[in-house]
Amino acid sequence: MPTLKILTESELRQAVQLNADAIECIESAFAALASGEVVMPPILSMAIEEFNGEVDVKTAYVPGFESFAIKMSPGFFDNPKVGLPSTSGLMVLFAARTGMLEAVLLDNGYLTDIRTAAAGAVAARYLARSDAERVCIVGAGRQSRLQLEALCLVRPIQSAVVWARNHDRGKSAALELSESLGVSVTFGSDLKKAVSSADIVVTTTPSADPLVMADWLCAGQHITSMGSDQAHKNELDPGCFAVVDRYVPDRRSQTEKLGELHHALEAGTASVGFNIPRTRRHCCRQSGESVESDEEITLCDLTGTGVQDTAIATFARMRAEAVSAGIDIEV
Ligand SMILES: NC(=O)C1=CN([C@@H]2O[C@H](COP(=O)(O)OP(=O)(O)OC[C@H]3O[C@@H](n4cnc5c(N)ncnc54)[C@H](OP(=O)(O)O)[C@@H]3O)[C@@H](O)[C@H]2O)C=CC1
Ligand SMILES: O=C([O-])C1=[NH+]CCC1
Repeated sequence: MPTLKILTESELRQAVQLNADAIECIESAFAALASGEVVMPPILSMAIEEFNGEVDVKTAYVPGFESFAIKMSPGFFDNPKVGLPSTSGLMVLFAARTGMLEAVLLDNGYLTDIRTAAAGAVAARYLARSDAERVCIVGAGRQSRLQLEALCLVRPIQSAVVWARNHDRGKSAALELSESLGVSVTFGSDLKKAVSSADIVVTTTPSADPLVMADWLCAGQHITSMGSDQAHKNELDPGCFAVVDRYVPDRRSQTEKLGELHHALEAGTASVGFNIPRTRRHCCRQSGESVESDEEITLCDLTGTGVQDTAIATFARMRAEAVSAGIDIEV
């Protein structure tokens, strides 16, 4: 009889944390996707507008991996008003060779949170200046906290400003992060000032209206936009595309429809087939997506990929099995 492994959120939290190992796992997922060999269908997404909700189903098969994940990931952004987190869900692992069900990861969105923050760290590792130390975080929810924590793992972060439309929540996030990360984190009500003084800007909201304006951006900045992962979400003024020197999508076919690129295409600040020249200001290394000039403005558009979900789910299962976590049932 086939055996099914069941892992709970607390077991998965013990198995996987936001650290160098998780970042390496997600960096490998980016590399696998870039190899062109990953099978990753478009995201299946269902909007439940009445309740400010969406459900995203993501998956990918990675050659060489014994298993693939299918993730069911709700995002209901009014949930915090009733004391629930915005994102939740689970991941399921299947055998790549036979398609047989192997494991159910009842993570309540935890693994998505970690893999998304790790993706922000990978973006900064390759696209932010090596001496980047000042951060602006736009938003004060779950990802705002994790994105800053992730940046601290890859850059010598000294200070951060959290901007939030709700000042009390922004102040709480800043206080919490100051205490947990040991860097100076303050709340800033002036977003223009916070963006203009930062080396790295991360946008982490489901806003449908641009929050960051093109004329606030400065030479040498890196921007990661990770909140806008649906067609209606839009955190950056589409004019930003006219000033950035390097644009990196997590998957272009997704960002064209769901990310910031989508809005730039509609506004005409980017065109179909658009490619920011690698040498707009200075010559950048051909082999990788790393930044070589301290003057470049770089933009990473993260919409979240199924390959990241397969990577983090297989990693979590492997870590959990190493300590005999979870229960096995015959099915
Ligand atoms: N790219 C990817 O791979 C992933 C993307 N996401 C996306 O990231 C975003 C944030 O997720 P998460 O942190 O879990 O969500 P949370 O609900 O925990 O936090 C959202 C934050 O955004 C703020 N916000 C909401 N609407 C607006 C608005 N119109 N203008 C300004 N601020 C706003 C909220 O403020 P307030 O408290 O006032 O409501 C809150 O501070 C979502 O869009 C989600 O879909 C999430 C996971 C993966
Ligand atoms: O899978 C995902 O990336 C998300 N699901 C809900 C919000 C974001």
